[in-house]
Amino acid sequence: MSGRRIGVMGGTFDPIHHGHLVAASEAQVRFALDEVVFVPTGQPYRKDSQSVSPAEDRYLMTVVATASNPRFTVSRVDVDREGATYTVDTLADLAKIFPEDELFFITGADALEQILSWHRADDMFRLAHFVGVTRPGFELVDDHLPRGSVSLLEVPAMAISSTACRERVAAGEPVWYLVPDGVVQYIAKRGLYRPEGQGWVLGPTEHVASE
Ligand SMILES: Nc1ncnc2c1ncn2[C@@H]1O[C@H](COP(=O)(O)OP(=O)(O)OP(=O)(O)O)[C@@H](O)[C@H]1O
Ligand SMILES: O=C(O)c1ccc[n+]([C@@H]2O[C@H](COP(=O)([O-])O)[C@@H](O)[C@H]2O)c1
Repeated sequence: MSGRRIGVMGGTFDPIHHGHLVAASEAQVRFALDEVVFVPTGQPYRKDSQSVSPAEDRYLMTVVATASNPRFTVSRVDVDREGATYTVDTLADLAKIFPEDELFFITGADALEQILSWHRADDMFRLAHFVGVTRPGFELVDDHLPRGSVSLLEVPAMAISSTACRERVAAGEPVWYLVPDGVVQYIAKRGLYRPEGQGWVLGPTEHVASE
């Protein structure tokens, strides 16, 4: 199929949460995107590599979270590329996979603020149109960006971050309804975010031992 409109939702997704999913869903509808490709980062070079979960876990949580939406897919391009993950490479790889199609890179207001400092930002803007989405606690502005390169989109406010999800799990607090059910179960099964050797609280009565 040619001439399709492909959304690209990049993120560390450690873990993926409903803020990511609502942003992608809203962009899909508002920009009439045929598909939204979620792209978990391989090595997010601006995050502390010691504290980021294995790429394979983040990839699988993204697959679990998106499986029920026929317009959502997940790409391994960043997970499978060696070295630091740069969006310019993500977009170049996706342009090869979707040579006839138009790419729309979806990004939250916090990331948009910093985007001019991203690796080879000028080339990046040539490879995709950018969609900046609202995120509670951040101002969504585009006056620092090349004219016509970015569209701004208000999405339902989800005051959720992966950091807060990790902190809740570490403290034994629930993340039900912040992340999809399958992701709650994946986190418990793999023992993610819990201090070494601590049991897992899956629900009020169920306990799953960490591996
Ligand atoms: N609640 C949210 N609403 C809108 N956009 C979001 C939200 N959370 C994350 N995003 C956007 O999703 C993309 C991927 O974000 P990322 O995986 O780093 O999640 P995060 O919650 O910001 O993680 P962390 O807390 O670990 O920094 C970024 O463009 C980010 O701005
Ligand atoms: O290309 C860059 O220099 C760059 C710098 C920081 C973040 N990004 C991308 O922005 C997306 C969100 O990143 P993060 O670290 O906030 O999860 C993800 O796709 C990253 O690869 C890209």
